[in-house]
Amino acid sequence: MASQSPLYIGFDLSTQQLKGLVVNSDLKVVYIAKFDFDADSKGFSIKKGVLTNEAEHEVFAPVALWLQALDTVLASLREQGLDFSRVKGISGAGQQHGSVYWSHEAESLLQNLNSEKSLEDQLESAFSHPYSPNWQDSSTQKECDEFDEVLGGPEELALASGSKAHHRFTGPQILRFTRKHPEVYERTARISLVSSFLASLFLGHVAPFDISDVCGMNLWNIKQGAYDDRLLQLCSGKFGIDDLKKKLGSVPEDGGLHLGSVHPYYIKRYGFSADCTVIPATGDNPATILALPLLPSDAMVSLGTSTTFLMSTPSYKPDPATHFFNHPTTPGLYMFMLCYKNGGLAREYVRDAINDAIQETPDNPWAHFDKIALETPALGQSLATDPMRMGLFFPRPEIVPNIHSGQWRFIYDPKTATLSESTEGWNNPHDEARAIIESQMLSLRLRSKGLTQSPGNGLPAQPRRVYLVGGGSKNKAIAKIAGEILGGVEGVYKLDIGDNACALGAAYKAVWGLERKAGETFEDLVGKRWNEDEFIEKIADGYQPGLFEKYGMAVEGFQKMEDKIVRQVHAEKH
Ligand SMILES: Nc1ncnc2c1ncn2[C@@H]1O[C@H](COP(=O)(O)OP(=O)(O)O)[C@@H](O)[C@H]1O
Ligand SMILES: O=C(CO)[C@@H](O)[C@H](O)COP(=O)(O)O
Repeated sequence: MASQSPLYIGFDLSTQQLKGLVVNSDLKVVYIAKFDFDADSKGFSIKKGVLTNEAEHEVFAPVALWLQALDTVLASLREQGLDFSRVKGISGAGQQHGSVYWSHEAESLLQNLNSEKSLEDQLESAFSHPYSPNWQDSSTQKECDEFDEVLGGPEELALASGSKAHHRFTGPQILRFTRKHPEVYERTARISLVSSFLASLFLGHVAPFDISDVCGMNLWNIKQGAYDDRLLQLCSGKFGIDDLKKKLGSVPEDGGLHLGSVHPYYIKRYGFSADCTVIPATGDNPATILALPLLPSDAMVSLGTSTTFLMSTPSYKPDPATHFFNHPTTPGLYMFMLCYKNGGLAREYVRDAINDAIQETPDNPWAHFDKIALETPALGQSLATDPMRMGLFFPRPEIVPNIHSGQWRFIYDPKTATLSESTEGWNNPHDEARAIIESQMLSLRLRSKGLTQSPGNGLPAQPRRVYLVGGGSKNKAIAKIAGEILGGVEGVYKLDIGDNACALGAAYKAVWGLERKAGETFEDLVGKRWNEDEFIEKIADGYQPGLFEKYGMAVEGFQKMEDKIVRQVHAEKH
């Protein structure tokens, strides 16, 4: 009976909101609910979902905020008419690297959840620490230096764990925690990632880490498929490795594992069925690559708070400049990622400066930004003989490259390969609309060129398709410029569900976990049910001969510019 056909929920607990998205077995979206942390929460003095301690470069989020969000999203789905008894599987996606510190009371509080009370009202003492360090945190330089050294250098750490040490990665964050809050660390029974925290709430006990998201900790040895004891030893500080192993718990290999049934709290409060199964929640970026049957020749660009560039690949080629993770569902595949802290918020700064200069914020606050970005010639060159204008726009300290916040503007002459720092010819803030998009896309092209191949017919190496997801994927001006720079022989696409790709990927993971036949891969199952005409839309051209090659020359200037800025910044420090 159609009314009894199964449904699956995917949650996306990202930086600025929690989303819940419900799909049926045909992968069609039937309900969506959203809780925007800044706009919808009560009692938290957060901005863009987080709190900051500038003095120590700390960025963190109150865990109770997420509890409030979860009950509200479930209530909203119920109000929309969702019959929770049809929901057969739940999975989720969490902003990556964030850690949640559970107290010794947590297991008992989770097991005994009372459906008469909200999660927020009854889980306060389940946490030894009320905050979760956020991926935008950059307080751990000292700890990163130690992680980079412990195996012999950043290359060795990248080879073992998929990434060199990064401020936001959970291992360096935990090490700093043992030093800054030693007594709280001692009172901590378990540590979750945001993804496993989400699964824990549904299970009613602390869930294991997910096989992909665990790679965002600098603790997991990807080729060995196990924690690396040398990294755990360092991370545990003065408290010892055995204690840390207990806090972290085991990591099941199967991304579709049945972790258990949903806790009675959800059955009584929302009407879930007792046979609804919880599937491991993964990171928001790994979940994003599950939103469609992604081919190794495709690229995804997630334009969320962070900008991330994602590919699914069978080759493991770790490098200190990039990230490799286990694929969330398919052993033998990896996820390649680049992650920029200065993504959506940096573009918003330029947008707001333009609206301020024009003294008008239209109903669509991006309208002026988009129009100006499209009217500005590529690289600011009115004539082919003009120098190229390019810059870096980092209102926050950046990950790629690892430098402090700042703005730098350059002009580059590709004929002579000369570069000079100059604001000459720049009309700010207007010229920055195109320049910031170009800057972000040139950086992606520079760093992903080793993974792209020629599509044949003598064409230059580039992706087959570029898929845009995340909040910024609504923006056609960004899509057009992305296609000009990144190429994509078949073009630039967005998912029909727009900025909900990550929750969608989580929901598809639940479908696969529950409906797969023995040995059926995620790609097989989703590939068979995928309805290309309905689920994606081409929004811009990709490869454009001439323009692609022009941007190829700009990439060379961009690399020189970045090297110069990094050298300058390092010289200032010493
Ligand atoms: N029309 C638009 N054009 C460009 N950017 C947009 C547009 N709409 C939303 N955004 C950006 O999307 C970002 C939020 O993206 P989203 O993927 O929902 O966030 P999260 O990081 O919480 O997953 C905002 O910071 C905003 O800058
Ligand atoms: O740190 C990373 C990835 O390494 C970020 O991508 C976070 O996972 C947060 O993502 P969004 O909230 O921007 O989706």
